[in-house]
Amino acid sequence: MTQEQWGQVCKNLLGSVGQNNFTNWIEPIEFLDIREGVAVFNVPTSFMGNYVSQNFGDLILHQLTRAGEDVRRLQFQVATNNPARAERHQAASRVNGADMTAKAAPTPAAQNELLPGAPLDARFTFDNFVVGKPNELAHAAARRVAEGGPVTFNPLFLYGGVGLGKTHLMHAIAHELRARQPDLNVVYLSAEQFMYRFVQALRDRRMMDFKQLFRAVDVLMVDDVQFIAGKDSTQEEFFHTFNALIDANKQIIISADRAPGEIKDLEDRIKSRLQCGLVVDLHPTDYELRLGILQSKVDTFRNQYPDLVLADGVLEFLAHRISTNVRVLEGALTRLFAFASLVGCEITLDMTQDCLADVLRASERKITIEEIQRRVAEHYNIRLSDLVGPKRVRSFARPRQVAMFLCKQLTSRSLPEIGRRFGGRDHTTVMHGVKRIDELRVQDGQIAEDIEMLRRTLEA
Ligand SMILES: Nc1ncnc2c1ncn2[C@@H]1O[C@H](COP(=O)(O)OP(=O)(O)OP(=O)(O)O)[C@@H](O)[C@H]1O
Repeated sequence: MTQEQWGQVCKNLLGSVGQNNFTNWIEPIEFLDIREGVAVFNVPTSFMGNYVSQNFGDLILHQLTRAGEDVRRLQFQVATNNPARAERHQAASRVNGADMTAKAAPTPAAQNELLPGAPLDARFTFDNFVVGKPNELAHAAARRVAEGGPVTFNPLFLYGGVGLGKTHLMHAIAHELRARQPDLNVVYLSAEQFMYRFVQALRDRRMMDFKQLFRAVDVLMVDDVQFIAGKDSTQEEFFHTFNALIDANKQIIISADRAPGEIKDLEDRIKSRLQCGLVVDLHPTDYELRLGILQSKVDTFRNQYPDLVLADGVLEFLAHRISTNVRVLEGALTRLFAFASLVGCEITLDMTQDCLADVLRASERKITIEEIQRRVAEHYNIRLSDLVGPKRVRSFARPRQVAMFLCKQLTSRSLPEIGRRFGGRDHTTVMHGVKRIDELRVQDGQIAEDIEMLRRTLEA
């Protein structure tokens, strides 16, 4: 394959991975040759080789095969020093439009190993983010931060359960900032990558470079920060980086799977610093949001599969039955479309049930005690700790009984187990609470209405 033909393959790759990934990861690799079914590339560092191989390997292989090459494997070898390559790698180190290596001026060796940010997913934009009640606050806060301007919420802390759109929103902020202010040095990475780089810097005795690199950013985004819980020295370094950036009035955006105060094994001083900006959560999706997401996905699939027929009621069925997380929902739809186009059939309700039998089984709704407690506390506007705590004032005791009642009705947990989860109460207390609410339901219209509404949202 000639360099020209490789250039054509690159054009196709650009279409699949998006401009950002392309600039950061594909452009810096140098195509050398195809020898006996192995495509060989020069890469500036082994880290980059591993990353490209893991994340884009299949795509590259696919595109090479499409171009008519007989390739079975890719091989990435670290290039020996040459100025052209060094230049390419400089380009790779330019994250989101800003040249971090130049700003921080670390040693050449540091440039090789400390690639500052992880690539952004081109699909995770604000345009592709469907807004509904459960995520409207998080979306609005993300939008505000993405508009740039004076730093208002610092840090912005986004949290929520698995697959609810935290990473999507963070990438959307980064895309938007980059589009609005190309010179801004925006760095997005996971807490795990932060730790990885920290450990590597320690091992290579390059802590000064590490500190300089991280203190030279304008906007730092750290995803899944709960990962550093229990990792003492990483926490310590994170704390220093965090403080230095906040003091310099630089924007920080953090995500986690739970609220700062609820992350176990995270130092108190970090918890309290994480809470000093704006903390917003992404609630579990409701039916309407899931339907909206499915509809927007179908719109994008339409370009790919223009002839596919989708029967009425399929999306509603999926939105109703798959309520675990958006990732599973999207995966289900992708599978449906792929299957229907391969087999050449319409997407009907029967076909959906067959094709997704395993996903539907796994998504069977299991309401948990924690979910009930959280919803009830929200509904009555009291803290979760008061709902399960010892205080017996009516404003806590009644919601507590409502929650116990719903636990009994909607889960298969025993009375002693429910008692344990309500601050270690005895099963007779639970029994009394359940009985009391059963009586009140008949006498008190408001309680009956509360229960009905809570049950509906929990079962949605
Ligand atoms: N409101 C939404 N609109 C459109 N797509 C969404 C929405 N919420 C989530 N998604 C999609 O669902 C998938 C999972 O989202 P994402 O990776 O952002 O979740 P997460 O909260 O970061 O999960 P995790 O805790 O596993 O890291 C992504 O493909 C994302 O685009």
